[in-house]
Amino acid sequence: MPTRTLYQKLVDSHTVSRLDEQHVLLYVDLHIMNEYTSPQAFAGLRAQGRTVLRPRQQLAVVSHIIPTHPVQVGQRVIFDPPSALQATNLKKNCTEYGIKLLDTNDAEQGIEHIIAPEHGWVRPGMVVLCGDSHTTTYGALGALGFGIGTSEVEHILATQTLVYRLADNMRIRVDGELPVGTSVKDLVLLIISRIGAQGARGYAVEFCGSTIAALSAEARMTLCNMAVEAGARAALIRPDATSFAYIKAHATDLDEVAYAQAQQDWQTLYSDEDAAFEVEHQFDAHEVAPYVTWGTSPDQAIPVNGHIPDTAQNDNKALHYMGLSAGASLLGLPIERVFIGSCTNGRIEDLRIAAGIIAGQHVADGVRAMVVPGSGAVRRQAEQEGLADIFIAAGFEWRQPGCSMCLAMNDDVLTPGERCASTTNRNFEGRQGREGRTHLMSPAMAAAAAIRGCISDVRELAKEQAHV
Ligand SMILES: CC(C)[C@H](C(=O)O)[C@@H](O)C(=O)O
Ligand code: SF4
Repeated sequence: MPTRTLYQKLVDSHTVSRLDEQHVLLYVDLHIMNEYTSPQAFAGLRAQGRTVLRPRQQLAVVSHIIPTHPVQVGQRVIFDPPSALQATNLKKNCTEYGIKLLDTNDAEQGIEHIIAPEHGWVRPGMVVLCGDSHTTTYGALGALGFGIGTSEVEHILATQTLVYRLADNMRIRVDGELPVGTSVKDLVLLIISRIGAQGARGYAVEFCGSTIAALSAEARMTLCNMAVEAGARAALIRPDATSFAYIKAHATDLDEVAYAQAQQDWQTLYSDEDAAFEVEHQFDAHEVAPYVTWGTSPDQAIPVNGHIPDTAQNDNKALHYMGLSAGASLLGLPIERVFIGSCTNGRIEDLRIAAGIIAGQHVADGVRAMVVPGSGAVRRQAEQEGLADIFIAAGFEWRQPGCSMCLAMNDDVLTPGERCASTTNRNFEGRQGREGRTHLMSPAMAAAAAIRGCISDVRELAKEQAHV
């Protein structure tokens, strides 16, 4: 057997047939759908007179267009007619084909990439696909996940397979301990700023090294989630004791025997020692500082105490859009909005970190800050732990789950010119609302910005709090 990377092992174990040098027919263990990218696929299926081959290997979630107003569970209403129609269509399609749906008023509703792992539906060694680019998240548990297009959704519904073009292999090694005040979000922003928004284009990226090994399963999800912002076609982390413990805690259907058996298989999921990677990068965790984006691409990021590089002049459009200039500092830049949430940073660990900074403080005057938990389960847990009370006492809006202002497909939208400290993953022009200005950062940094009313260094804030 030739030596193989983890990625190649996952592809090989799911290859139904080799189509040519570049393509395989790939078997799909789990296919996840949202209301936004699935309707045309069902329409296509019907037009062809086909049906869903494996309904039990499908999961559907209303995530993108749902309002997040703080109403009681069971009383959520989608007022916007086109959005309501998308949700109604999803329900109709799921009912007709017998597909599990987490609908508008389901207690487990939320963002697809938060829900699937938290219910133990994603496991090491699986292929999990979804019509959404952040499906790379699942690599955090040693599953091969990537986004697909609508015609591919249709193909999977009909055949449970995908015609798949193989990716090349990249390895990113990170060693050392993340400095106090920083998190994996800062690390991934640093990596993207160094290798570029196209730096991993065409590659399946495996993350390794002592920093990665020390990350929690949830932090690994943040990392793999954002790898797609460097163009990665997939992101992977070798499953280990941390991943196994996460699955055990979340997969309620696995009894001791099944778990022990599965674990034996999962332990074979790693890159062989001499496996070949076409490209390798190396980073030192000690270099990580709280990172903030200044521009309109996720790779336009700097340490919060740095300056916008002179080379930013080459992207005058971004500078103009953001109302900034080359050489300027971001520290002290006033913000009007704060958004804590998304499939990058809407998990319970993220909310714990933010609440830890916010406790006993208040949102600055003139700032509107909201927390949108990634799922119903995250929301419930945060309420049980008292985190919701901390946010509410500090003046945050405590919302219902969904994608929300990550992409502003509901009514959580920036008004033109508003500047937002956001824990999301994309800062494209208009992403959070027309002419809205997004600064990507960690949950800790967004919390600090909320308290100060401007972009602030959370490490300084922590020092001051310690002296009070
Ligand atoms: C709406 C969906 C297709 C899109 C994606 O693919 O990622 C969205 O989730 C995003 O984050 O931009
Ligand atoms: S939270 Fe944002 S990035 Fe994630 S799926 Fe929703 S819109 Fe896409």
